[in-house]
Amino acid sequence: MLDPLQHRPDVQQLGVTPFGDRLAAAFAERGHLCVGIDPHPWLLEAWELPDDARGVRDFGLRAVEAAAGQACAIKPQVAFFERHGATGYSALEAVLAEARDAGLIVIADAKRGDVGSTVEAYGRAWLSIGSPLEADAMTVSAYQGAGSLDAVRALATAQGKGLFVLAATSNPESFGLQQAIVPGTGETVAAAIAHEVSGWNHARIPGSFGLVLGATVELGAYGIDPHRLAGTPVLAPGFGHQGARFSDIRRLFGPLADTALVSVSRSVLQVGPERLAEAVRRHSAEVSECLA
Ligand SMILES: O=C(O)c1cc(=O)[nH]c(=O)n1[C@@H]1O[C@H](COP(=O)(O)O)[C@@H](O)[C@H]1O
Repeated sequence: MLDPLQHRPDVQQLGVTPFGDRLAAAFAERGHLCVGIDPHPWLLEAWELPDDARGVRDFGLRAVEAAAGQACAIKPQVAFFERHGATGYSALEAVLAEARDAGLIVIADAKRGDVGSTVEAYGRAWLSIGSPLEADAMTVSAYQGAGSLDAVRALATAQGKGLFVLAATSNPESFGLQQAIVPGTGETVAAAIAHEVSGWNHARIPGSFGLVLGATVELGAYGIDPHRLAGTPVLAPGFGHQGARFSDIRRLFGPLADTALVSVSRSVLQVGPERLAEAVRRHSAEVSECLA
């Protein structure tokens, strides 16, 4: 297959540090916890914040403050900001900038997917250096075919950014679709995506192209062998509120646990702003113990 990078003169090589290298350094410095920033209306109320753009901004900034220096990454769920229109986006810009200044790995949970040229435009929004919404990585969907991500992959490489591609997601409604067999391959949809994305890393450990693998699922049910994917970054939601436990990380992910971002949103955010920093510290220590 053509390497999309070599055929895109408009995608400049900027001499940036690859996302995978920055992720490895962050794992070594601060462990594997990823704090999701999901300002649900009920959480805003519990935090005594208004359900408007100012509320989600303050919520996000306080979450960043609590995560700084203690968590590996933060993952704002952009839907909760988008709800508030242009002012919500402005709030998200402030949260992203603050988190990047704090040295956190920032993952925009935007779950974008479309025809290739459109996904590339999403990439320009979230992954371009200097963009108002600049993050270190974003979540994307390969539902329109893994090839639809070629251009955004080239863009991410050039900008030193990463992608997390949905493979085996944590929500039960997805199981049938993601366990369906791709004709002519014998592989499940999830396994086919996982193997394709893992190959994009050309054996770099960790690479810059990761997978979303829910902690609520058994990878064996998808025909996914974690040993075959070792070194691929994993975004693993489903802990806490959705029922998965940190003590199961190794059992669930085997060698992939070493490159996993263990993501929690509601279960840590619900302690409230005053106790959040302490809760992040505790969660982070617990994750490290489970990975030791
Ligand atoms: O990409 C994600 O982060 C994601 C993928 C998935 O399979 N399941 C999943 O829950 N998520 C996101 O992870 C977060 C989970 O939140 P909690 O269940 O509160 O920890 C939400 O922002 C979801 O949108």
